[in-house]
Amino acid sequence: MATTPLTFTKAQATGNDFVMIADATGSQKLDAALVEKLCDRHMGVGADGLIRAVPAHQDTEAGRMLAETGLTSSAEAPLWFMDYRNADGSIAEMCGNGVRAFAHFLINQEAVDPDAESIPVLTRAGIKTVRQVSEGYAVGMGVWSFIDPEMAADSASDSLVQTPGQNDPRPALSISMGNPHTVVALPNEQALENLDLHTPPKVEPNPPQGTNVEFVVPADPLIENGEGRVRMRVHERGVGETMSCGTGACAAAAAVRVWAAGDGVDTWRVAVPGGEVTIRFTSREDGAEDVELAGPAELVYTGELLTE
Ligand SMILES: N[C@@H](CCC[C@H](N)C(=O)O)C(=O)O
Repeated sequence: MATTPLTFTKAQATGNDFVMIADATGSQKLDAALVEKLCDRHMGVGADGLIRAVPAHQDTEAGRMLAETGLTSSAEAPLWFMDYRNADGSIAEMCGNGVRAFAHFLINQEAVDPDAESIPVLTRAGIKTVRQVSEGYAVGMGVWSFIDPEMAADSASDSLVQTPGQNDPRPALSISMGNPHTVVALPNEQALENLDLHTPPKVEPNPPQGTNVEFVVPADPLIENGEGRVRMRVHERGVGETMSCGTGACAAAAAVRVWAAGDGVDTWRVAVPGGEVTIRFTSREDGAEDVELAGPAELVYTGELLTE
């Protein structure tokens, strides 16, 4: 049977890894089974997620979202859509590590001006703007919010997570970064290391859309040189345990900030198994807080897939 080679690039950002596919004409069909196969570490390339880069005017879903933003995309000046899929083939709204890898990929593909001050990226969670910085890329992630709109600004928890290996469920806080997160604090680093994340943690009440679950341990001291520090492990919706999660790190820093009433501390370093990312908060006049995520991104190799 004839095969059609499909060029891909493997990328990683603090160990969160992705299969990247450039689709300049919007002709690449992706279904959940193909994504799952490509992300399978034995049967395919292996990755936590797959990202298709397509100009917004070449894609029906992106075109609809574009109309809401008031921005334009054309052959001369394309606005690139990050079509993000989890390893199990499910669709996610946003990926913080992925969007840094995406910007790096677009520059490498000469799809955007490498000297541009910033690169706008259309995602299912709106437009994100990526800048090149000394540590790699910094992304304007927009504002964080409580998933439960009834939550007060100083609320400590809204759910319980049965932490694997611990007897009692622990209180958790659900935070949206465009995609859903449930953040749980653990008492010490040993408890973080002992976690068995081979199975998804149970969250009560069970979020109907699923959730990413972040386990965090504040550093001791929590604040050093004016910066907050936490360690984190994550069980990603649609994937399992990953070495990092950018949106998860933003949610974790926001939750720890709420718990520690650390409003004065705007910069947070989040250590994950695959490295470290930096989160910066900026207050808006209405009290909402914008989040910026900064960290590295790397293209590892390119290859050709032989799909039937
Ligand atoms: N690893 C990503 C998040 C990817 C999507 C997530 N699994 C979901 O389903 O929401 C990140 O770096 O943010």
